[in-house]
Amino acid sequence: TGLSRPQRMLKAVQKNATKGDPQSVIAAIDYYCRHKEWAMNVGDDKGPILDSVVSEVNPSTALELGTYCGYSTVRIARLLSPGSKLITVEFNPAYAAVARQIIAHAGLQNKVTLVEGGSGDLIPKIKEQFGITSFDFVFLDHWKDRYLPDIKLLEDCGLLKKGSVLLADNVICPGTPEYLEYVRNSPRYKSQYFQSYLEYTKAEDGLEKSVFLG
Ligand SMILES: O=C(NCCO)c1cc(-c2ccc(F)cc2)cc(O)c1O
Ligand SMILES: [Mg+2]
Repeated sequence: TGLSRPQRMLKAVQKNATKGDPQSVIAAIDYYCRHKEWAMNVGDDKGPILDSVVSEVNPSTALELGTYCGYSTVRIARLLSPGSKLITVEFNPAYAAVARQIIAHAGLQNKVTLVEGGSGDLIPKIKEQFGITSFDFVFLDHWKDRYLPDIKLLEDCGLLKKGSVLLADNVICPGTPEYLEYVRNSPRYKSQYFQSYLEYTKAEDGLEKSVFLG
């Protein structure tokens, strides 16, 4: 059956994007996924909302759950100040292998640590393994039924502090109903919905920004 969809996306990046130029990597992926074959990147409708939240937070420590091919990893890492770190977690080794190469093509490998494994297993180990006390910013884009258990885990592991910002993809499509109900009704979060579109389509989707109140 030849190359996988992520591998075909990687080839498009290697062919069309300039090494060390994150914007050209983003543009190459968006062009490929809009005109050749769809893929589940946060994309160029929701991407600018992600950019604006990352720029506003300007995190020293950031966590991404669900790397996939590294598109949002590149979007986030390109905006980080010198010395800031992004940890990105991916369960699927085939996705992780492609993501490493796309992140490297963008020249952002020194700002990004890609960890392979399940978020539920890795989150409790982050403090000891990376010497991180808390995250300023968390982007949730992995299995939709893991959003809620994983933020509860982040809370319990003391990895969130007053002002930590969570940004969740796909809260409408595919949807994360339990997560939304929790962050919108918990006194520990201040939540805000940013309406947009499912990547490369006209279907509704959006991002939910939730500030941890401590
Ligand atoms: O599952 C997802 N992510 C975790 C992967 O390890 C995911 C799925 C979709 C999507 C898929 C199929 C469809 F029909 C509609 C949406 C979109 C996304 O942005 C996503 O992040
Ligand atoms: Mg997504």
